[in-house]
Amino acid sequence: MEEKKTEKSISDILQFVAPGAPIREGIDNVLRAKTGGLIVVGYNDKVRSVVDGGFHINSPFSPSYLYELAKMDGAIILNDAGTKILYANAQLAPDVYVPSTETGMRHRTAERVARQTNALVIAISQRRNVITLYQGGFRYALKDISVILTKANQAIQTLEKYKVVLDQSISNLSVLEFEELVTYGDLLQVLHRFEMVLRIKNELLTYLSELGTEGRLIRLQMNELLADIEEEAMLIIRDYAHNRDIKPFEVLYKFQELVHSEVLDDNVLLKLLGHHGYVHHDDAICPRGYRVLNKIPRLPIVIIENLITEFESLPKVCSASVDDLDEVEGIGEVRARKIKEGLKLIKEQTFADRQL
Ligand SMILES: Nc1ncnc2c1ncn2[C@@H]1O[C@H](COP(=O)(O)OP(=O)(O)OP(=O)(O)O)[C@@H](O)[C@H]1O
Repeated sequence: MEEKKTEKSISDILQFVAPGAPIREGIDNVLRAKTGGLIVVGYNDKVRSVVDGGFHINSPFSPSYLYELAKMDGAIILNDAGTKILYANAQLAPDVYVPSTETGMRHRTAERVARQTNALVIAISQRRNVITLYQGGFRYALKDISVILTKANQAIQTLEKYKVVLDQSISNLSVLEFEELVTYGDLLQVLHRFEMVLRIKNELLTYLSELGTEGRLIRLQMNELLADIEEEAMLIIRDYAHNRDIKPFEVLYKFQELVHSEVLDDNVLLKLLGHHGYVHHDDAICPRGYRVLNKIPRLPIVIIENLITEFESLPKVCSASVDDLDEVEGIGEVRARKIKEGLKLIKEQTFADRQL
């Protein structure tokens, strides 16, 4: 059974042995040659205590050296970064009381050494055509690249669908913002859709770690799909956070962290935005206007901040006259007119999009 480990470490490990990495080329050669192999990455005191004999090689890592050395019995020991081959033909003698669920000697040894030393241990099976990674209590059998590619492609398609749904709910939010009809329920719906998109993104990132260079195209597709979502999320956070001191970066970071570990309920999402206490879904909430004002071309963020300091909310900015806008620091008559026109155009566009 595979034990849990934090996602980050898993993806680090997967990247370390992903296609495109020299170590993967070496492992694949060993796999094809059917000699089998046992590789320990890292040579610290704990590893030293389980190593018995072997040849001190101390040469730079190369896939073909690994392949040649794997023809010998015993384990190959690399440095932490996997850039040097330190020992070959080493006998490993881990504590036999360290539990192992494996049956063959190579895999039992690999699992025990990993548990005992916390080093990454890679077992390449001679007979079964599998590569198994161990570190601490974590065990992972690398999957065939074509299987991961299929999964990643499915995840991209799912991501596309969820992105469409998210975009739809963001444009609905815009309409409601101009109509002054946003409720907590509407805001939560948008946040949950962000959550879904981030969830699929996380899943994709795990596949991409394992795919290495084979996942380049999928990574491009993912980046393009998600290009503007972080900015959009931060503008929504700025618009609806309980107060303006809340840092959108921090909220977004926490949001992404939480998406890793749990399904988020409404209260968690509202708390992230600094809203404590009971709110009803149908209660009204008013945006400050960061997101809409950000759509006006060439309007610097300092001016947006000044507008929000002065008027506090989007509806009030919208209903301000050119003269009112002109009063705001940094805004002259020309810019005041541009803001008025800009808001009018965005409103028309928003309503026109709704008709589609
Ligand atoms: N303690 C150890 N230290 C170093 N190498 C070991 C150790 N135990 C086993 N090996 C290596 O593993 C090889 C194969 O062992 P065995 O067939 O029992 O393993 P296995 O887990 O069934 O793996 P495979 O699927 O490759 O057959 C040995 O010839 C030896 O090179």
